[in-house]
Parts: sequence; C-alpha cells; structure tokens
Amino acid sequence: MTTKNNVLRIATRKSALALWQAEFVKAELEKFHADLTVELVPMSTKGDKILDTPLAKIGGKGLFVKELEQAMLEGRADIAVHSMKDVPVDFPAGLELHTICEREDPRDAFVSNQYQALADLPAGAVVGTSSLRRQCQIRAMRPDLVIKDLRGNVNTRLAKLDAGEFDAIILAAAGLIRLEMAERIASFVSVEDSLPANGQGAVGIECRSDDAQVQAWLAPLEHSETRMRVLAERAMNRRLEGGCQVPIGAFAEIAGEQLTLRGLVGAVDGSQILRGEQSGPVADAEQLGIRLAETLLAQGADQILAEVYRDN
Ligand SMILES: NCc1[nH]cc(CCC(=O)O)c1CC(=O)O
Repeated sequence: MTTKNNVLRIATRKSALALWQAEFVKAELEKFHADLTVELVPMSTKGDKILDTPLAKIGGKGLFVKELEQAMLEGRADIAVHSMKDVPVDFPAGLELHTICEREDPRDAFVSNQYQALADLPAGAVVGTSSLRRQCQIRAMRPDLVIKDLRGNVNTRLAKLDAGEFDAIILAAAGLIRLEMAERIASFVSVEDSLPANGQGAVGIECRSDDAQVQAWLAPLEHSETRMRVLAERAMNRRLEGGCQVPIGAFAEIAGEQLTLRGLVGAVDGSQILRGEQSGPVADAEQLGIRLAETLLAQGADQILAEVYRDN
C-alpha cells in the first residue's frame, strides 16, 4: 500500500504554472476533506530540461508527464496535476486520468507592450509562439508577419517580449490569469481567429487506477461540463493521431443538451487550413470528436499531418 493514512502527495513540475495548479488542487482537496494532509512533490521533466530546441523537434509524446507518472507507479506520489493540453491521449497501464476540473478561459491571449491586437501589427512585425497551431492560424490570417519560436515557461516568455525580441507574443490566457498576470493580456484572440488546443485552460488529475481511496478524495473536484467538452476535443485529436505539438485546434462548447465541437487542421505555413464542425447530444461527446476527425481526414488532413511530421 503506497498511500499513507490521510496523506496525499502531488507530483508536480516546478514551473510557476504547474506549482499554481498543484497548489490549487491541494487547496481544493483540503477544503473538501478537513482531515487530509496534502504534500507537493516537485520534479523536473525532460520537457523542462531541454530548453534550446523547438518543442516540435524534440519528439516523443508526454515530454512533460513521464517523470510524474513514474513517481505514481513507484508510489512516491499519489496524483499528478496536468494542464489537459499537455496530457497525451493514452496512459500507461495502472494509471488513469480520473478527474477533470472546471475550465479557465480557453482562449489564446495577445500580449504586447505596444499593440492592442494582431490586426494592429504592422507588416514585418515579429510574433513569438512555439505552437504550430498558433503559427498556422496567424500565418493564414497575416502572412506578412514574421513568426519566431518562443520557448520557456510563462515568465521566461514575457521576459523575452519585454527585452524587445518580439513585437507581440501569443500565450494561453488561462496561464496568465492563474498566475495573476491578466493585466499583461492586451486582448483575447477570438476562437474564430485562433481555435484553441484540445483541453486548453482545463486542469486534469491523474492517479493509480486501483487507488479507491485517492479517487474518493478527488470526486468533489470533478466538473462534468468541462469533462464532456474535453472528451470531445481529445477524441478528435486521438482519431487524427495527433500528438500535443501539431497544428490541430479543437474546441467544444455546450448549450443546454447540445455540444458543438469545432476542429481545425492546418499546414504550418498557413497555406492550407481545413475546418469542420459537429453538433449533437452532450452524451455523444466522444462520437462527435471521432466524426469530426473523420470529416477532416476525408478533406485531406492526413496528408497535411504527414507533411508536418516529416518536416519535424
Ligand atoms: N504548452 C504549455 C502550456 N500548457 C498549458 C498552458 C497554459 C494553461 C492551459 O492551457 O491550461 C501552457 C502555456 C501556453 O500555451 O501559453
């Protein structure tokens, strides 16, 4: 038995955002379970250590999660808190994504010290992003801009903007809001202009599949609407066999009993963008994701993705 009585250990990366998310889950757990002690177990992952290579070129799925999963499998930790966006579609035997918490703002944020929005940037302005998804959508909209790779955690990226390396950078709004840096957001990029990544803005919790005690503790943190949205988005990504570094956008919304999923697959240079949409009952979330992926594949998404993988 790896779980001590009334102690739960959270494996977490050491970035400010990861620590914020782990502290958030700790606070929620302690709010619901007065007699529970929650400890953080911070660790570095491969994705944190390799900082000089564009993410898309490092390869390998789960760059940011393997070390955390090893800790859970070896009983050094009980749960791991992830940005859903960075969580691979498949889990190692013995572990599962058990809980999905309520989503923060899922949009991309435009951050600049001089300009209000993408539309205000002059021709030739330099925009920083490390995401192929953001890159292809910006290039499609504004082929006159220069896109440069931008790596590092949120603070590093902001420091590079402030040092003048870029005229603007694009980040997930959720990260800035959580780190209490919402004032850095010059404007939100609409989901029409930049379809978010699957799971963006949502926090998920992974644990051992057979750990009933930990799962009982996690139960009150579950947010069912977020779960259904993220299920649809991830199902689309999975059917497309997309990793986390691909020019794929997936974004679901729920109105009443109806879930609407929008999806996009693009060439990195923005020369081609395929879009689709599926609506249906919330309970069919995964089916809608699979169906949308299939309509995109029928339009040629597989060729576009094959080229992306070849180039990277
Ligand atoms: N890929 C890194 C990553 N993973 C999650 C977030 C932001 C928070 C979130 O989406 O929940 C970010 C930073 C970014 O994309 O700007």
